[in-house]
Amino acid sequence: MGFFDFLNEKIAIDLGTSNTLITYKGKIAINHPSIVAINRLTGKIIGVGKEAGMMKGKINKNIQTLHPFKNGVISNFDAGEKMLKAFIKQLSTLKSSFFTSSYNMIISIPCGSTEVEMRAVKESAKRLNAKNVFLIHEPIAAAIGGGINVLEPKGNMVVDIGGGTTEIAVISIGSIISGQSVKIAGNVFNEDIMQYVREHRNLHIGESMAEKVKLQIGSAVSDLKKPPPDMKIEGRDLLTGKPKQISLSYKEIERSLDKSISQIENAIMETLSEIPPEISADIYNSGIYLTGGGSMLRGLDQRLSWSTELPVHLGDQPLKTVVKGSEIVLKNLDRYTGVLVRKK
Ligand SMILES: Nc1ncnc2c1ncn2[C@@H]1O[C@H](COP(=O)(O)OP(=O)(O)OP(=O)(O)O)[C@@H](O)[C@H]1O
Repeated sequence: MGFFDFLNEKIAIDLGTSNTLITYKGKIAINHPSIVAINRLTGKIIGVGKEAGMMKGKINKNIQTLHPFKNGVISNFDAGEKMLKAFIKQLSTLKSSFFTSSYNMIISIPCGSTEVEMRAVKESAKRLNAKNVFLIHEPIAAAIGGGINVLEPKGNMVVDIGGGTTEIAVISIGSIISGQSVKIAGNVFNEDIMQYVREHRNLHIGESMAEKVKLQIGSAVSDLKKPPPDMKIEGRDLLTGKPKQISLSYKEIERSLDKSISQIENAIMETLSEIPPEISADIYNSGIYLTGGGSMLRGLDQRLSWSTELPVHLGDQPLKTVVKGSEIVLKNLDRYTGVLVRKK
C-alpha cells in the first residue's frame, strides 16, 4: 500500500438479495432493501432502497421496481451499480475528511460466485472510486461477525439463510473445506406462503403481504410454546375476483414452509456427511452457527437442532453478521489476509 493509503476510507459492503448493508467508520451507515425503482420511459432511477421498496407492488405502467441481485449474485448489472452508487453517494455526506477521495472496500460474495461475477463486482467497485477491493465469502464473514475464531485448526459449521440463498459452510483454518449454496431461503418461503394461500384458501396475495405473514406468524415447527395469534390478511378472491379478507394460523404457515425447510435440512445433512471425521468431532461439540435474516423464522433453530441432533446457536443480529465480519477483516487485514477470496 502506498503512503497516502491512510486517506482511503474503509467500507464493508454486504450486497444481499434482500438487503444491502454498508459500514462506515465502524458503524452500519447504510441498511436498505436491495431495490431500485426505474422509469421505464427514460431508464432513469427514481428511487433506491427503502424509497423504492415502498413503491413495490403499487407501481404504474411507467415505473418498474427490481431487485438487482438474485440468489446472491448481480442479475441486473446496470441497476445494481446505480443502486450502489446512490448508497455510496449517501455515505459521502457523512464524510469528515476533506482529502479522502477513495475507498478500501471489502465486499462479501456467495460461495457459488463465478470468476466472471467476481470480476464484475470488482470492476463495479473500481468505478465507484474503490482503490483496493477485497472479496470475502459470505459464510466466512458471517462466522467472523458472529465471534467465531475461524483461523484456528478446528471445524465450525455456519448456515446463513438469506433472502436468495442459504449458504452452508464448514470452515477450518480460515477457509471453507466443505459446503454448498442452495437457492432456498427467505424469498422461496414467501413464494411457498403465496402458493399455499392460493391453493388452500383461494386467495391471491402479493409478495409484500406474504413477507408480512412470514414475519408475523411464520414458523418452522407446529408446536410453538408461544404461538402468535391468527393473522387477518387481504388479497383478491380467486373465485369471485373481489377483494377479500381471511384469517390465517401459524400452523398453516408451518405446513406451507415444511418442504423448503426439509430441503435446507437435506443440504445440511449432505454437507455433514462429506467432512473428515476430525472435523465431525469438532462440530459434534461446537454445533451449528445459524445466521442471516431467514434464521429468525420462529422455531427454525429448534427444528434444525432436532433434525441434525446438534446444538444450534442463533446469532443475536442475524441481518448484520456478514457486514460486521467483513469489517473486522478489513480493519485487521494483516491477520485475515488468508480468508480473502483473492489477495490484492
Ligand atoms: N423475523 C423474520 N422471520 C423470518 N424471516 C425473516 C425475518 N426477518 C427477516 N427475514 C428474512 O430474511 C431475509 C433477508 O435476510 P438477509 O438480509 O440476511 O439476506 P440477504 O443477505 O439480503 O440475501 P442473500 O444472502 O441471499 O443475498 C428476507 O427473506 C427476510 O424476509
